[in-house]
Amino acid sequence: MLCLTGSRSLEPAVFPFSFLPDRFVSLPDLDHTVFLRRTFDIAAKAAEEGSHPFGAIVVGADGTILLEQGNAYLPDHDMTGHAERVIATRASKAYRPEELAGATLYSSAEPCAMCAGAAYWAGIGRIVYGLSEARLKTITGNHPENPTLDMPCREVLATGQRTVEVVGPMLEDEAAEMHLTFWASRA
Ligand SMILES: Nc1nc2[nH]cnc2c(=O)[nH]1
Repeated sequence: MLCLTGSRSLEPAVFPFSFLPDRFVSLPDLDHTVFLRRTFDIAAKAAEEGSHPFGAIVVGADGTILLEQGNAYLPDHDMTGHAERVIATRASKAYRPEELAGATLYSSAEPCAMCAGAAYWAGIGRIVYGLSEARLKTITGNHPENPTLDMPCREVLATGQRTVEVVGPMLEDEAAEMHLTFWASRA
């Protein structure tokens, strides 16, 4: 058993990746389109409230929506308030690693390098996204509120030491619609 110098011993659950190898984590067969469309609704609400049009949800292995999050640019003009980064932090605090290994992060747009990293560190097993970063970049250009990175999340995740399954782009034209109007009006 591993012990710290204090009185608290570390149970294996603290080290999920050492006892939950990829081959033991099976991800559920879910209807991605239903959950992605939910992220589009969340994204639209975030934009109505003055933030940016991005939304994310975390869905558990049994198909239950565990968390929802819109982009959190407002109220503080937080440029790191991406929906996926915030929800990954929340998920990591609220759920056990075993639960998150079987969970799916749905996002209206492809997670940027920061958000892919956050999902990785939270231990989320799968990412499903709508709009690709490459296409988002063609819409936002070098907008000061969204100078899109254009780094495929698969490339970020490929540098990690455990597998995160990635599905996307999916429903991409639908996902692009709100960005076309939003960023044009924000020019
Ligand atoms: N994927 C993604 N890109 C963003 N760019 C600015 N905000 C966001 C966000 O919440 N999600």
